Amino acid sequence: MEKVISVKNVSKKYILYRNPKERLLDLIIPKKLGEDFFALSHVDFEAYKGDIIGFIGTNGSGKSTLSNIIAGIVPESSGQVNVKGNTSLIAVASGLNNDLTGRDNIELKLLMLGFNKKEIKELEPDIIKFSELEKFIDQPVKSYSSGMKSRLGFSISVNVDPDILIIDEALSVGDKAFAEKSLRKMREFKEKGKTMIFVSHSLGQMKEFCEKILWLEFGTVRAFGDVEEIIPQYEQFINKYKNMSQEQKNEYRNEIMRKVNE
Ligand SMILES: Nc1ncnc2c1ncn2[C@@H]1O[C@H](COP(=O)(O)OP(=O)(O)OP(=O)(O)O)[C@@H](O)[C@H]1O
Repeated sequence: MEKVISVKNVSKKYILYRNPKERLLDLIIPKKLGEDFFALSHVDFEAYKGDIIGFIGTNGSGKSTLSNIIAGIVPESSGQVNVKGNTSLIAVASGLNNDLTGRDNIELKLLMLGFNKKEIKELEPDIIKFSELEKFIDQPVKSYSSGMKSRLGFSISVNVDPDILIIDEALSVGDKAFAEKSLRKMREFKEKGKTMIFVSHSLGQMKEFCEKILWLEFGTVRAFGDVEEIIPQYEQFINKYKNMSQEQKNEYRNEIMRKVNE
C-alpha cells in the first residue's frame, strides 16, 4: 500500500492577543506579547492510498486545523508533513472570493489549479450543473446562502478529480437532497480508490462512510483505528463529557495537556 499522507510530530501554535493593539505592538517591538496557544500538539497520523478517514472530536479539538495543514492551506509550526498527489479541500468557508460571481470563482479556482482555458470551458458546465445554482451562477458569491456557497465549493472540488479529497463539515449545511447527491459522488470516489478525509459531527455519516477514525482531543491524538472500534469509544466519552461541569472539563483538559507535554 502506498503511503500518501504522513504527518509527524506536528504542532500548530497561534498567538492569542488580548486586543488588536497588542498584536500590532508585537509586530513592531520584539517583546513577547500575547499568549501561546497550541491548536495541535505533537500529532502523528498517516494515510494510505484509498483510505477513507473520519476526523472526530469535540469543538476546537483541531480537526479543521489538521485538515487545512494537510491541504497545504495553513502551515504547521513544527513537525513534518508529506502529502503525495494533489489535494482538494471542501469547507463551508473555503477559498471562495465573495466579490466575484459563482462563475468567476469557478474559473479562478481552476486557473489556480493549473487548468488551461480550454479545459476550464469543458469543466465549467459540469460544475454549474452539479451545483444546481442555475441563474445564481452569475451573481456575486456574497449574495449566496451558506448552503449555496457549500454547493459551489463542493461542485468545484469533486469535478477537478483530486487525488486526495478533504471534506470539512461541508455536508452539514444545505439541504438533504444535495447532501445525498454529494454522498453519492463521494461513493464514486471511494470506488475509484481515492483517498478521502471526512470531518463531521455526524457520527451516522461517519459510520456509513469511513473505514478509519482519527479522534482528536484538545489538539492531540486520542485514538486512531477502525471505525467499529473508535466510534463506540467516542460515543461513550461524549456521554460522559457532556455531563461534566465546566470545572471538571477544565481539569480533564489540563490533565491531557500535562501528559502530552511530559
Ligand atoms: N487563526 C486562529 N487563531 C487563533 N486560534 C485559532 C485559529 N484557528 C483556530 N484556532 C483555535 O484552534 C483550536 C482548534 O480549532 P479547529 O477549528 O481546528 O477545531 P475543530 O475541531 O475543527 O472545531 P469545530 O468542531 O468547532 O469546527 C480552537 O481552539 C480554535 O479557536
